[in-house]
Amino acid sequence: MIEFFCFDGLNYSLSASLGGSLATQASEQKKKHEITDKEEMDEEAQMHEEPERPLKRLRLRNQNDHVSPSFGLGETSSRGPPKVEEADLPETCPEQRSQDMTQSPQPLVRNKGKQPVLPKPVSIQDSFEPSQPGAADRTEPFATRTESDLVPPPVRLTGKGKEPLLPQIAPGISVRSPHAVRLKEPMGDTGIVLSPKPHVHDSRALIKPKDEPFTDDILQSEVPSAVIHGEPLSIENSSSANGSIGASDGPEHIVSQSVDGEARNDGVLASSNERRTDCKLANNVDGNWEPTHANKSQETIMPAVDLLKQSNALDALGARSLPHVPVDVAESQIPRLPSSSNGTDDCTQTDKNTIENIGEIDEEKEQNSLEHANPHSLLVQQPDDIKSLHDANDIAKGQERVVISLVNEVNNECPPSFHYIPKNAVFQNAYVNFSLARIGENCCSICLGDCLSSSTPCACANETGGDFAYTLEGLVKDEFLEECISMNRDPQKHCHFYCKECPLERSKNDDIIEPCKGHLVRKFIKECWWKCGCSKQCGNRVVQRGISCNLQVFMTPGGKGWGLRTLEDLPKGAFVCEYVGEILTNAELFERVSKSPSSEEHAYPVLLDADWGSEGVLKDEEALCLDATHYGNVARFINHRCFDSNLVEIPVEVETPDHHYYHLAFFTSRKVQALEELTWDYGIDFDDHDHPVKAFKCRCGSKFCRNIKRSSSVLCMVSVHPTTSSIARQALDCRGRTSPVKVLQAFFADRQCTLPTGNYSPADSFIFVPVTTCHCRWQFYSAGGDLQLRTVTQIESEL
Ligand SMILES: C[S@@+](CC[C@H](N)C(=O)[O-])C[C@H]1O[C@@H](n2cnc3c(N)ncnc32)[C@H](O)[C@@H]1O
Repeated sequence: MIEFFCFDGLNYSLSASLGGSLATQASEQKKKHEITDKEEMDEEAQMHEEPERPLKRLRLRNQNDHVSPSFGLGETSSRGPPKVEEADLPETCPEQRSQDMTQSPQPLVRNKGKQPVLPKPVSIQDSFEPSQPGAADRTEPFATRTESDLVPPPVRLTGKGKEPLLPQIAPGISVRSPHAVRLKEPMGDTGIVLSPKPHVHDSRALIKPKDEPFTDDILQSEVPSAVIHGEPLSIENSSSANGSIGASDGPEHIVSQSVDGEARNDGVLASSNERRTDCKLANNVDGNWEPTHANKSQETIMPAVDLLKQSNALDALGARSLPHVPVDVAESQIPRLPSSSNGTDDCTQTDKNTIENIGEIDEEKEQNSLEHANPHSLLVQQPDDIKSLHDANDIAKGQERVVISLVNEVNNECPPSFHYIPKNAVFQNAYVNFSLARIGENCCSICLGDCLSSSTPCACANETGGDFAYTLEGLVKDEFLEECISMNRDPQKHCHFYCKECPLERSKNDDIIEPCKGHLVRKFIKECWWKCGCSKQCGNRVVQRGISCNLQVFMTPGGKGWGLRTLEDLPKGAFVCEYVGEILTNAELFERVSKSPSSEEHAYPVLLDADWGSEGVLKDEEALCLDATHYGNVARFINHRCFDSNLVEIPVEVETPDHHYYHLAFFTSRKVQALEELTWDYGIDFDDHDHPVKAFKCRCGSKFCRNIKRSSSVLCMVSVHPTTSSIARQALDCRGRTSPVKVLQAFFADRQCTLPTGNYSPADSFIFVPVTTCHCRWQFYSAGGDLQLRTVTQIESEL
């Protein structure tokens, strides 16, 4: 007999029968089964598809009273589902900077009269890399070379000869303490405080979550998210001389997109398997966008590429004749958006100047030409007449090396309105202008051929940490990758930098400038580039070559909106894509967000703070971020997944010596299968209510979801019978709450409710179990035998 109690939102009820006999039975048998339970749980865990379980001894920072391991909502870091016990943490960072270690972060009173800092003039000494006719891009990203000795490169903790940074393993202080206010002081040269901080806040991602019911996706295959790569050299007023991305930027490789799966002439292997399948397409053969496929099963969502290949859609599209521009030229530029572009409404209007400046194809012309080429029209016109024209066959409009299709078999939602740009573009004040003379500083100018084949690391490899980050197959080396993954998953184990006066806090325009919350000091990859002596086929050039795997934008079935998935199997460490967007100063971003009718529209900014520690006191125009809301590439579709995402972001320096601007590239953190969604841990601090960007309600489905306590609808409160299934015990483990009473108390406390008394026995084992299909109501039931997880509907129908 199953007794269950349904909760509708917060209107819950408990049955008096819930505790009684079950509770007693449970408590009596609990110890008896403790050991076997543990064994079963471990077995169960191994069966899960998650790449790996979090560290065994994880603990919520804000749950010190809980003995059992848990993951979760750390206060001190935006990351951090699983928190590592102190015993697991290094006492100090391997490399420390001996600076002011004692100074605690202090809020500063804003200097209202501060003068804005103007961008520095640009010095362009030479503009373009000599063209290399016939030099095709290095092809197969994951090709056939044999990886030789893997020498793990040391972690790069400092920039350019700077002293190593300090670890931040610190006891907390109240970041918001009003008592710590002091007047803003003139900054010295460094303005750096490297003391351990209490509040380790990974402010890299500026996305902020919000409460929302969460759908457990444990049973749903997870897809990794895309990556971002960039590559520019910023040249002010880069319009004519330096070329714009425009119509001339582009589809150099479009013709190389093999329809037959053979290696393309640019060296990128076309996807194999998946593309050959006779699959059902979300788009019709003509490539028309058909937003009428609601409620189809997920199984029907298949890549549309094959059919597109089989049809003449590509030809119609444009294998279309976009002008060719040498890649080198395109790579040399960071387009600058006009200052008139405020970013808040660009996506709803076609500003010709803007388009010209960023080298975007004039969409109006493009539409005409496409309609002419394909009478069935491959464009998506949003219903509200917003000028957002997306090509379902290739959302990148031929600007990437591969086509990126778009499908929706879930609902009628149209793709968001934005301009696709394959490379970062400067918005306004962001200072990303570098002279080529300076760019050459760290290049391996005396190298020849392929640097990776050299027995000694080149100058670029030395910048990376003494060794190449890539294998001969073009994958990020395992040790380097694992270090980057660890930084995301356990940021508190790694070094953080604390600004004396944080540009982030400064941007908030509050009267009181809060102390810096800390910036994770990340590992960089330095790729070879123009000024290097090596060839264009050098293996130390991966991100700058752009996307080479087959990706697809699709509507997720789990309420996360559009997502990105791979159409081919990807090995671990493979480059997926770069996060491309507008390069903004943080001040500009804050202003943009504040002017936006809904901050939720700005869900894509990423802070480029991976090496702020080596930059001294950052000026406003040097504190940069990327915003893909209005201008971006395919990475803007990568959804967030807490903790165990299959993508990891790595800062990649290509052309710039200054680390306040770099490319953010996504690599697979594990092997990813075709059709898996690609996900990335945004690093959201779901408890940061002070964030300018409105948070979303996380539906990542990870059992380590940091937003899980707010994702009430995916949780079920289940009584754990002694013989309950191991999945329930696993959930208990994840929550880190061994005491059933504490679980219940926490559950109701989270919802500003008090735990009803008398309805259960404190000795009973009630836990939360994520149930994928439980969306609207809570089920609360006990079972006389083995635990059975069912939806309310299922149970109701049985009764
Ligand atoms: C970078 S965009 C990803 C693409 C987006 N899904 C779309 O439809 O355009 C980030 C936004 O996607 C949604 N999103 C991403 N990850 C999510 C998650 N785990 N749960 C719920 N919503 C998510 C949020 O609205 C967020 O602001």
